[in-house]
Amino acid sequence: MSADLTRIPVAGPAPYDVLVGRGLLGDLPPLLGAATHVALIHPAALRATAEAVRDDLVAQGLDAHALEVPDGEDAKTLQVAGFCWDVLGQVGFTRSDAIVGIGGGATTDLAGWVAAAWLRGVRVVHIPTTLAGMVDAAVGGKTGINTDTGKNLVGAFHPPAGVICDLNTLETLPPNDYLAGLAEVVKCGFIADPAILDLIEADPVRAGRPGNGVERELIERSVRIKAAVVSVDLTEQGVREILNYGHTLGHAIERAERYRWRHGAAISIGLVYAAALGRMLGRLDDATADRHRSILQSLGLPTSYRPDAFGALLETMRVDKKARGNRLRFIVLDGLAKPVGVDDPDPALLAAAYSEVC
Ligand SMILES: NC(=O)c1ccc[n+]([C@@H]2O[C@H](COP(=O)([O-])OP(=O)(O)OC[C@H]3O[C@@H](n4cnc5c(N)ncnc54)[C@H](O)[C@@H]3O)[C@@H](O)[C@H]2O)c1
Ligand SMILES: O=C(O)C(=O)C[C@@H](O)[C@H](O)[C@H](O)COP(=O)(O)O
Ligand SMILES: [Zn+2]
Repeated sequence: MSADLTRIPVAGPAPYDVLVGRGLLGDLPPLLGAATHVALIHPAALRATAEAVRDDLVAQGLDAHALEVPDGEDAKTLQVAGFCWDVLGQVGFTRSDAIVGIGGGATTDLAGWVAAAWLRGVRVVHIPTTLAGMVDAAVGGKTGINTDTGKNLVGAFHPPAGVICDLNTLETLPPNDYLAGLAEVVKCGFIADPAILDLIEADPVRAGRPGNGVERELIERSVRIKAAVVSVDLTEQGVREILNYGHTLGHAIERAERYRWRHGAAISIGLVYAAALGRMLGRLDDATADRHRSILQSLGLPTSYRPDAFGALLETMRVDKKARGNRLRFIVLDGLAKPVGVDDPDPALLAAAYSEVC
C-alpha cells in the first residue's frame, strides 16, 4: 500500500474507495478480487502504462491482456464495445474476472459499459489518467456509449470496485485536455464547493498547468463532492442530477461538433448558458452568473457558440436524459452552491439565455 495516499470512500449499494496520490499503480492487484483473467482497456496514448501494468499482473500469475481501443470519443461506440466483448469471449472471461479502464473519461465510460454488460456485470476498476477522469468520469458508476442521436444514450449504472487516481499519469496529458477537465472542477465549485472557485481565481494561470500547487487539493475537493452525491443517489433519482449542471446544452454541442470537441470545452459553454438561464429565471444574482464566464475565460475555456445553432441544439436537448416526455429539464442555481432542477422552462427564456452564449 502506497504511503502518499488519500482515500475517499464512496458509499451506496457497492461501496468502494477513490485513491488519490502518486505512484499508486501497484495498488491495483488487491482490487481485482478473485480474477484470474484481466482485460486492461486503454487508448494508444496509455499503451506504455497499460503494458507495464499487464507485465506486473502477469508476473503475479494473472492472465492479463491489454486491449487497445480508439482514442477519446471514438471509443464510445457499439462497434468498439463489441470488439471488447469478442476479446473477452475468446479469452474465456467468467463472472469472477475483471476489467480495468486505463485512460480518460471516454475510456473509463467504455470500459465500465463493457463490464456492466458482459455476463450481466463483472468487476471493473478504473485508473483515470485525465483530470476529467479523476474528478468525475471514473467515480460514480455512470458508464456508457454514444449513439447517432446523442451522448451517452446507452449505458448502465455499474460502480467500480475501486478508482486509482495516480497524479503521475497527468504529466503526459496535453495542456488542452487538462484545461477541459477543469470545466468539471469549476462545475463542482459552483454547485457545491465555492472554495474551489477561490483557489482557481487566486491564480488561474497556475491552476491551468498540470502539476500546479493546488492540483491535488482541487482534485480531492472535486472527488469529495462527487463521492458525497453518488453515495446517496447512485441511479440519479434525485440529487445526482446536480452533477449534470451545464450538461444539457453541453452534450448538445458535443453532438453538433460530432464529438470532435473535448467534453469539458462543451460543458464550459453549457455552464455559462445554465448560469444565464438561472439569472433569467430570477434565481441567480448577476455577480454569480457573471462569475461563470469570467472564471472559465480566465482558464482559456470557450464560453460562446454559433448564433445560428440554437434550433438544432434545442432538438438534441429533447433527448437529454433529464427530459420527461416533451418537458425539458435543466439544473440551475438558486444562488452559489444551491443547485435546483427546473422543469419545462419557458422556450422564450431558453432562447434568450442562448443569446448570452453567442
Ligand atoms: N461517467 C461519468 O460520470 C462522466 C463524467 C464526466 C465525463 N464523462 C465522459 O468522459 C469523457 C471526457 O473525458 P476526458 O476529458 O478524460 O476525455 P478523453 O477520455 O477523450 O481523454 C482526452 C484525451 O487525452 C488522452 N489521454 C488520456 N490520458 C492521457 C495521459 N495521461 N497522457 C496523455 N494523453 C492522455 C486520451 O487518449 C484523449 O486523447 C466524455 O466522453 C464524457 O462524456 C463521463
Ligand atoms: O455523474 C453524473 O451524474 C454526471 O452527470 C457527471 C457528468 O459530468 C458526466 O458528464 C456524465 O457522464 C453525464 O451524464 P449523462 O447522464 O447526462 O449522460
Ligand atoms: Zn461531464
